[in-house]
Amino acid sequence: MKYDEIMVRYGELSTKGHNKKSFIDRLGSNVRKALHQYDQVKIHPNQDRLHVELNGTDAEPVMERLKQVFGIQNFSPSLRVEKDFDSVVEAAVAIFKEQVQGPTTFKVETKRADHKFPMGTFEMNKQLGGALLKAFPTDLSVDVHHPDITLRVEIRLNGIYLTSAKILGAGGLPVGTAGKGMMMLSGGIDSPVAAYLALKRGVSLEMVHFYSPPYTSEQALAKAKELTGKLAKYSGSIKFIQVPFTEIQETVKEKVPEGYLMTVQRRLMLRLACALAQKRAGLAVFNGESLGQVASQTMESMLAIEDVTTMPVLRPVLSYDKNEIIKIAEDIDTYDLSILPYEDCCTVFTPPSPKTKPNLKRARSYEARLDVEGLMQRALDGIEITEIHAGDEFLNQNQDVFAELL
Ligand SMILES: Nc1ncnc2c1ncn2[C@@H]1O[C@H](COP(=O)(O)OP(=O)(O)OP(=O)(O)O)[C@@H](O)[C@H]1O
Repeated sequence: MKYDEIMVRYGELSTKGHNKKSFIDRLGSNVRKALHQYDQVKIHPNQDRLHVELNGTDAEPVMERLKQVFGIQNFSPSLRVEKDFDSVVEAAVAIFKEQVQGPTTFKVETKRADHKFPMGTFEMNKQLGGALLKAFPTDLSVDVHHPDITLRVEIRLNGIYLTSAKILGAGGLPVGTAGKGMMMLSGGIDSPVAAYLALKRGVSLEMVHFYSPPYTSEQALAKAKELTGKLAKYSGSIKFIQVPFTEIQETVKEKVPEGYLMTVQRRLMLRLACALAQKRAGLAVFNGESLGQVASQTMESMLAIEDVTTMPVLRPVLSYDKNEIIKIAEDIDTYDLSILPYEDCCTVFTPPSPKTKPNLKRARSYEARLDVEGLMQRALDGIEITEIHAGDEFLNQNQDVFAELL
């Protein structure tokens, strides 16, 4: 079927009161970015709907991209016909020919924006319904309560639009409407899922990744970048900030008792993420912690780590079970990358038995043995920022080394 337009319905946007206009503008620009490679496509973000005019572009790939844009509740590919009843019948029959295979129930639902059109909505429902029953005398019957197919007809000023499908969108809020956050992205399973969920609530993210060469490999860094490429599908390009963490980890290892290595390292990571947020207009730090999952993710641990900041530390997967997180990771296509066996900077320096219930005062006093300011300054001086686009690949740039590892 050669569709003319995709009609996009807003999700929670419709309830956002006086913010509605800025939300719709943002969604419009996010859709424009997502569809930028389709030159012919035109986007019209209106008060109640957004219209994607295809102008000859195939609807399928466009709809695949739309499924990844947050703030869309659902959308419908539509046909546009001239404003006469015979054209409407012809298009409706063509749509039904594709969908009716055996006994099928249906109803027609008409909306009329052009009140000069001679047929009312009730009359259109009735006459078009009758014409369809005539065209498919054995298979079709009407069911107004639970039809298999709902044929929606919209009589607008510039033509009549017909659609029979409602495809589920990604939901959530348009990325950018909730402000900016710094996402602590490791190479693991959880933080990419947390990033996805933050983007879904409208947060625009910058990734902060700590790496510790030579203890961690180029592959570990490339993997975190490639994960960012997977997430950029949902937000447009994302800035990836790599923070050198070797000096801090070596110093912490030297000066802090083994049971508190992890707590103190995490305090420094959080300090750095917050410092970056402050410099770069971020409003919060996000991480991939889930309550009780590992030693650093008990409430005692969170208390001892979060002590370093007053900035909100948000944990989108806090209450998720591991298998729920894995399910989302599979759906957003980060899982296979996340399970590649590259050492993360934390695993390298994780003691065999970190304190699951660290004491806040001790954590503070062990940290006080370090030159926190100097260590942080040198780490911040060494950051590198890469702008990563949807689907960018980094791992296969090192394919030879990669092959050796497998
Ligand atoms: N190298 C790193 N760079 C940036 N953030 C990190 C790094 N390591 C850990 N984090 C942050 O700390 C959180 C907890 O990490 P940890 O390794 O304890 O748990 P995890 O459950 O394995 O998380 P993940 O699966 O996201 O790695 C991560 O979700 C991430 O937000």
